[in-house]
Amino acid sequence: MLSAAGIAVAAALACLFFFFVRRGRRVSGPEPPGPGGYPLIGSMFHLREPWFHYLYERFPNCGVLLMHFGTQRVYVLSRWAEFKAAMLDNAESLTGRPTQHITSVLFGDYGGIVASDGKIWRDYRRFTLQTLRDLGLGRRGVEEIVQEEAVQLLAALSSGKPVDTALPLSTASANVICQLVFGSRLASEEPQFAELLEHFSRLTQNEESNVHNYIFMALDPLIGWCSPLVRLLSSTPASRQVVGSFTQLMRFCERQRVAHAAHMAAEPRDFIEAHMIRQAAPDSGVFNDTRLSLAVADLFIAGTDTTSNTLRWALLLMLRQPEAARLVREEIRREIGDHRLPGLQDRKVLNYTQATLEEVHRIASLVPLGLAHRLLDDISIGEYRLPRDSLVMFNAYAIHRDPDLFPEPDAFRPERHLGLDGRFEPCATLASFGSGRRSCLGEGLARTELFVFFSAIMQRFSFRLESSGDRRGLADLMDRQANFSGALLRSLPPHEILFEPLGSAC
Ligand code: HEM
Repeated sequence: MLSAAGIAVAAALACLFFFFVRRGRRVSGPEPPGPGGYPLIGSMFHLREPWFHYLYERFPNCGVLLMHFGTQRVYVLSRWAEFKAAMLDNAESLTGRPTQHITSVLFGDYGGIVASDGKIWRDYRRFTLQTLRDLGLGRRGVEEIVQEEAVQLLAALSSGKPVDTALPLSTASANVICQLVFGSRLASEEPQFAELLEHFSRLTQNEESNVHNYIFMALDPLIGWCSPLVRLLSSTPASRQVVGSFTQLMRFCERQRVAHAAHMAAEPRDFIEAHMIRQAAPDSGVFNDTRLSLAVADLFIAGTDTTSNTLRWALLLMLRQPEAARLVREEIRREIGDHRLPGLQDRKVLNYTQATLEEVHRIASLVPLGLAHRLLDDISIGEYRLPRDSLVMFNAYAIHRDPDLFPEPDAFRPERHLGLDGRFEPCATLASFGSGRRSCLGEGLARTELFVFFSAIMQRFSFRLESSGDRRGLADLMDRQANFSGALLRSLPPHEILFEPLGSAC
């Protein structure tokens, strides 16, 4: 006679078997090419790091690739046509994200903006966009905040000593978000914030964080129903750091929420107050304290190191491309002079400067594989059928190096983004911010910061790379393995720059 425990184990094994069989089954019709993989384990051992680069080199001209994270199918869109066919022509089906049982098990709720989907994501995305607009996004309010930060940033860079740009640039972009979310410049004023900045960069720039993400994407559908297993998995070395960093950030947000509750105004002055007012309304729906912290954490993680690392790319690219740098400075001096800081109204006249930033986005391809989407329905891309619940990623790095879209793709050429009349023409095939319903929520803010910070630095300084202790040269910093790691962002290795004032300042 089988014992009850034996029956339970047999039933669990049968479930697992059918789960694997169902997930691993072939779909009808042709399958896209891909690196292959082992049953159950998937493609991990068939991929060479960094994946975006390996897939780009190994499968040129393939618009759709198939790999597996465990038993999870993962389609990678590597050409603009296929990327557009998915994100725009099948926009609604692409609004899912990989399941996130870990968030629920560890923090007591699903939520936030980046990792949620369905009603929570829809309500939070709408609320966040509306609140940021009410607080001045896209209007003068945010421009003033960004210009105030630009003044502080210029002061931090002009010490006369070589500066590791990572900290001042991420402090500046974190302060912009702090002003919108907390109503103050906490990144400079709160002593603990430097530690938080380290946690942000750990989450986006360490390979271990990405390994953790992939492991959870592979196993979450399988073990999500079993919270002890999720806890066990989250205590592995790769996960401990990620979970630890995220927990610190959540605690900081929670303390801010409590502090705000004591001094609420009738009209919301920042994101936290707007959220608390929304929460107190009779139809509070999905809005609660945990989700507030998750949403705030998302804004910081998504909005700090992305912007600051794009600026770090921009500065090194200016050192590598002295002629482009000369033209940017000449344009700024001609159109604005040096008596005031550049502002958003100057976008009308700083065409070459804007084209330069567009080319920086293309070359940097900062988030090379974007974020994973989960398919809510079966869809077709060309001859391929992509089944529901598969994951879809896009290879921005490969899209940006397609020679049909960008002849001589490795060359840095701002002129690609200028019309015949010399006006800036935004690149219609830029994948840096994603596309469709889940495209970057902060693109407008990021572009405002990048324009104001970059043009202010170019207006005020000439700069050069300081040879640091390990004497990294420019080519080493930009081309070698370090920024081709397996991390979420293509951030640059540490380096120092010496900024020297250019002529008179206001
Ligand atoms: C140069 C700077 C930035 C880059 C390159 C960038 C890039 C991206 C990318 C590639 C995605 C994923 C799109 C997808 O899933 O298909 C994304 C999503 C997101 N970004 Fe950004 N981002 C930047 C700045 C910002 C800023 C400043 C904020 C904050 C205000 C922000 C907030 C978000 C949020 C909340 C999402 C998730 C949107 C959703 O899932 O609905 N980002 N970003």
